[in-house]
Amino acid sequence: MFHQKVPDTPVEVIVDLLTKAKDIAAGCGTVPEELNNHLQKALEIASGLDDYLEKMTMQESEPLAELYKKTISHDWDKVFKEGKTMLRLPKECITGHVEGQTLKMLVQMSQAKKVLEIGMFTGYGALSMAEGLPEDGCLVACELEPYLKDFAQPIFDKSPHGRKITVKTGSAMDTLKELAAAGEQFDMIFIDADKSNYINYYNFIMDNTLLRLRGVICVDNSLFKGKVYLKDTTDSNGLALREFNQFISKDPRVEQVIVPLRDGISLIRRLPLGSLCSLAQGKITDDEVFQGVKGHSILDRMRLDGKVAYVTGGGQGIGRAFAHALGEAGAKVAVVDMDQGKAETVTRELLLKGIPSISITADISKSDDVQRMVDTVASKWGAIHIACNNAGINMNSASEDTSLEEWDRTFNVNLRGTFICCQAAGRVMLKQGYGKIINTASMASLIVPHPQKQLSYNTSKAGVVKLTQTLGTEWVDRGVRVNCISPGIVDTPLIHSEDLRPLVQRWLSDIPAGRLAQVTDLQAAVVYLASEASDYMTGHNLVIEGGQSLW
Ligand SMILES: C[S@@+](CC[C@H](N)C(=O)[O-])C[C@H]1O[C@@H](n2cnc3c(N)ncnc32)[C@H](O)[C@@H]1O
Repeated sequence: MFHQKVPDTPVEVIVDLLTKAKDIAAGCGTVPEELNNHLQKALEIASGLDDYLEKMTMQESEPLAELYKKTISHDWDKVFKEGKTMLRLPKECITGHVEGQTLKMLVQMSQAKKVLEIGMFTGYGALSMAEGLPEDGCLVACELEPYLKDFAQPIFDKSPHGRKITVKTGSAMDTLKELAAAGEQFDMIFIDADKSNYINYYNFIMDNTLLRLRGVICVDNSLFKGKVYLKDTTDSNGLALREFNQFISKDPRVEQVIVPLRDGISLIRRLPLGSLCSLAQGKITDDEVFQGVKGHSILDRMRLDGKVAYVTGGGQGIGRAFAHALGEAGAKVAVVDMDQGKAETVTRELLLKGIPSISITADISKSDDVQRMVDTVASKWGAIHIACNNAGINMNSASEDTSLEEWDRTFNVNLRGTFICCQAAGRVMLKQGYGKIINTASMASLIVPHPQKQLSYNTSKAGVVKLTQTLGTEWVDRGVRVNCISPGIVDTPLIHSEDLRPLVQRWLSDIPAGRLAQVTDLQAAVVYLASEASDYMTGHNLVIEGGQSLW
């Protein structure tokens, strides 16, 4: 499709100039055939680019297509003459399809949850970015013109993502000041308003920490039709962008690249802690608290990239949640369960999320099974860094009626089985000189949960704590930390059995937090204990019970 429009990007300027050159050449009989051919080819390459990018980029959503159509067909000159807008707004202001999808991808890839846009126009970029945000994400769009808010809102309202957008009308700088005063911080900021103010927006954002550490700033029009590098530029916006680019390229707080998409998009990333040493002057204490340990911030220190983990009882409940959490934090995860089907299902879930995973069927009360499990993981991935010994069983009976069979079965899995796992994984870890063992104990190791009767369970779990303390102190000087997690009453299908369901109300009155634990309440703890951030912790029983053991 051919639009008669003002050339607005370096490629459009090139197409315009080549078209003119070709026309001149055609009207001049002395131009060699070869030059005509080169001009033609150059024109085809340049003029085909934007169309090709359009076609090969994923389709825009219906609300975006509608917004684009409505913007392009609107008479912006008329509304300006009628005094409805303060500025004469060219329709070419709109970011459009390819840039919009690029912004959406950047939001997704940076996992941004809070986005700020400076210069919204009719909201095409805002809605594109909102589409890339998670359900609980939000986008604040600054726009000078109240007319544009009214223009965009009806289409935002048609999109399921429109509710994530809050438009703040008025001067963007005033809005930035308001956001900074409210302590707001953003993961991604898109600057696309008045060019002469780009540098002021940027400095305000950086000086007032509106951009979180490792957050990204995207800047539109950073090539400004090529004027940023053309020697004869006199255009004030071109000069403003040239000065802006120069400033950014020398700012030690960030790293940056200009992507030559449309009129150029600069991607500017606030550097991680470690690279700030050159800035640390004066009263700043330039130590690991400031820089992060080995340059890693606290959240990075909880990452498990490159680590190998297994989780027993990983086919359901707490174990499944542990497997997902360790995998999300970067570990490869072997899902171990007695039930092959359940282990395989969880493995499939992890693979779907891009987490390397295998399933292993094993009964942890059998030492041969446990040895096979450890050998399988070690031979598959060459190491075992994280052993999550979580499998356990619980049976209920009054103590005077507890059979030796029940006692033995419970102990065989909960304590003897956990010991077998600790020993087998521990031998590998001691050889490696590094390892993290995390056993699942229970709040029942501390208190006697009631009114249900569960002598064997309680005593076996108390044993798990002592096993953890003993190994945790015996092996720590050889790099192996052993800790355990004691969950309170966890809301799993087990609890909804006919026997236990009537007890839920009773339990709730014993829990200061006022609810049962969800398996997701335990996930951060396992990641912490598996990570280097907890290296000084060993033999510890980490109790997560909503305060129940304190009442
Ligand atoms: C290039 S357009 C933005 C395009 C938009 N990002 C999109 O996705 O289509 C620039 C916008 O910035 C707005 N603007 C200009 N100066 C401003 C200021 N000082 N404060 C807030 N907005 C401003 C203009 O009204 C205009 O709508």
